[in-house]
Amino acid sequence: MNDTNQPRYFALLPAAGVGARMAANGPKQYLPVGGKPLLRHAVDAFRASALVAHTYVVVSADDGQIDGVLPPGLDGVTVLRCGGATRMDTVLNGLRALQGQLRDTDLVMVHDAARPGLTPALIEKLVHGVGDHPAGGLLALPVVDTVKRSADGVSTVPRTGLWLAQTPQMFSYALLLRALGSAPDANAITDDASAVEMLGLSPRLIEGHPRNLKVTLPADIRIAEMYLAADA
Ligand SMILES: Nc1ccn([C@@H]2O[C@H](COP(=O)(O)OP(=O)(O)OP(=O)(O)O)[C@@H](O)[C@H]2O)c(=O)n1
Ligand SMILES: C[C@](O)(CO)[C@H](O)COP(=O)(O)O
Repeated sequence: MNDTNQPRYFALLPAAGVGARMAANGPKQYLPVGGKPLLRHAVDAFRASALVAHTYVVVSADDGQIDGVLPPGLDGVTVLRCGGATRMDTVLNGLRALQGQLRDTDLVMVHDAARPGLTPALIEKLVHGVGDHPAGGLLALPVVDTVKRSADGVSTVPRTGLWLAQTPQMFSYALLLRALGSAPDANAITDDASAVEMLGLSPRLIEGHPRNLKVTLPADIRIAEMYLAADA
């Protein structure tokens, strides 16, 4: 088997959000968390993984802070300035920018810039757990609480079979490009796997870890810092 038959793994980090729910004075990916900008933690996890060939970070065209966080020329990292209006648009724009550079069979791990607790061990767990499953897969956590639905009154939703999606979410380049490119509504698609599911495919769920939480609300910063401090 020659080199072209070996799977190649790439990371793609959407980092063009505004952090509305964080309500900070600027995009949350630049907030200091555990001693460095939020975005830098996930980038460093991919840089530290021997499996990952290269990491792409997608920011807004008018982002004025990224050079201070990921200096041009940083080993193993390329910044793409083509973020979109939604997370899905940002990922799709990034994938399209890589046309001609990535092969159809390359495996792309899409990871939120806002999840600082990722580790090389979790990356490895995802890669080995998904293996060569054609529909790819993602880290996720089984739901452990009782789930309520509030619509017309309150009811309890059986939690059997329910999982909370995390990232990274890993698919072949060709599949992810096709799935996101044909997805009907960018606002309705909150993760990459749902676009793949709309093609009738079932991505594999690999159990992640609570430390891989998404920093969404102000209180999440303290929780993320607790996990990061435990590593130090
Ligand atoms: N137009 C967008 C929206 C989101 N993201 C990225 O998608 C990830 C997960 O999204 P989320 O937590 O929703 O981030 P924000 O969109 O920034 O937050 P909010 O929804 O509270 O505005 C983040 O890394 C965020 O930067 C992106 O690249 N482009
Ligand atoms: C991709 C994601 O982090 C998986 O949980 C999530 O779907 C992002 O969605 P959000 O609605 O922007 O938090």
